[in-house]
Amino acid sequence: MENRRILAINPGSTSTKIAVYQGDKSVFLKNIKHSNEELAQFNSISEQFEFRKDIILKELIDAEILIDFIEAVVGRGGLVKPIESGVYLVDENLKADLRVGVLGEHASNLGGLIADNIAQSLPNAKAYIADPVVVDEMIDVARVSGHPEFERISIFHALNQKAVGRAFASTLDKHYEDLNIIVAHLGGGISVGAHSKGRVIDVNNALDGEGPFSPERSGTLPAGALAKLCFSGKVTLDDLKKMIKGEGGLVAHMGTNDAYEIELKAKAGDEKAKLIQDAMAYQVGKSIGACAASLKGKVDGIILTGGIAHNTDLVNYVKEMVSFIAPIIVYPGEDEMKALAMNGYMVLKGEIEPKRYV
Ligand SMILES: Nc1ncnc2c1ncn2[C@@H]1O[C@H](COP(=O)(O)OP(=O)(O)O)[C@@H](O)[C@H]1O
Ligand SMILES: CCCC(=O)OP(=O)(O)O
Repeated sequence: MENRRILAINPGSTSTKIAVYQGDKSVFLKNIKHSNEELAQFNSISEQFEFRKDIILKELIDAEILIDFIEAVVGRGGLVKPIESGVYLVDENLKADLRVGVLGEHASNLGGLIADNIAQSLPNAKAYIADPVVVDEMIDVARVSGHPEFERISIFHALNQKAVGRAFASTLDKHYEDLNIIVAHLGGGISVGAHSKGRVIDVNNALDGEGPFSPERSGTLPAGALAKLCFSGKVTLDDLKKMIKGEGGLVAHMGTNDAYEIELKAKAGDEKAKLIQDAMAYQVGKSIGACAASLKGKVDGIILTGGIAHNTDLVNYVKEMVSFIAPIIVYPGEDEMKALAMNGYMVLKGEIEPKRYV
């Protein structure tokens, strides 16, 4: 059983990550970063399909990884209809909705599609997605916004938020389902979720103008000023979409989606870089406070994770704001690759039955 091979594929907004596992052991891991200039040559996420797939195959060839024996290709799943947490077989229904991007455009729409394309070329492999970004466990009261025209929806880093939640629970010898935790995933997008006994009862829509701003997203904007801009004649709908996703946040303020570059600038005394980095941290801290209220103050731990959790200045800023709530645990980077691979491994071992997307 230990020889069974799994390929995990994770297209993010600023990176493509690949991992190969043999049983539960990682035998290859690669994180390919994409600058905003590099991605700007594509007009849509679907246009990035060949680019990202070719990068994955080239990396595997360069590393002399023989993919013929892979039995499960697990991709990070995208913006299909809201679904429950779990592993889903990539079938025609799922592919059709990944191509359309029912809830919008995001690199993760390519996860299942590239996984399927690669699996089809292999003698003995099937493709899956696991805990896609549309996992929806929000309580009803959290769905109501201030106008019936706008329902709040759950789009977030479900895979990593749940994976680090489980990892934290195991350090306490507890089950994830026994705890109340807050997870802030700080990546190309930022999501802050309130996990109540294993269910994410509230979380900001990390993709579409809610919550903290992030390396490439605006987060919540003042609605009145935004409405005024829409009708000013100065911008098109496409411009506005880009201001919210792709060219918002650090890209808008500082011209880069690389939070590490801003960290170095801030350390070197660049005052604007420091202000913008602090502002991002401040907004994360406020969202964590809001989640604490959602959990009625009963919080077992606050987890900071994602690439930006490597930044100790930003982490310390958040800690100063919210350490009065609960202990803070930092998991820099993410457990997504392992989580994808282990979901595939559990399917191969017959421990879980993949769900069908309806
Ligand atoms: N060691 C590090 N120190 C500071 N920032 C980092 C580090 N590694 C990655 N980052 C930042 O994290 C962000 C990407 O996070 P990641 O979780 O990999 O994003 P995604 O998967 O959404 O593309 C980038 O802005 C990057 O600059
Ligand atoms: C679509 C929500 C998840 C998200 O924002 O992922 P990235 O940080 O990889 O863009």
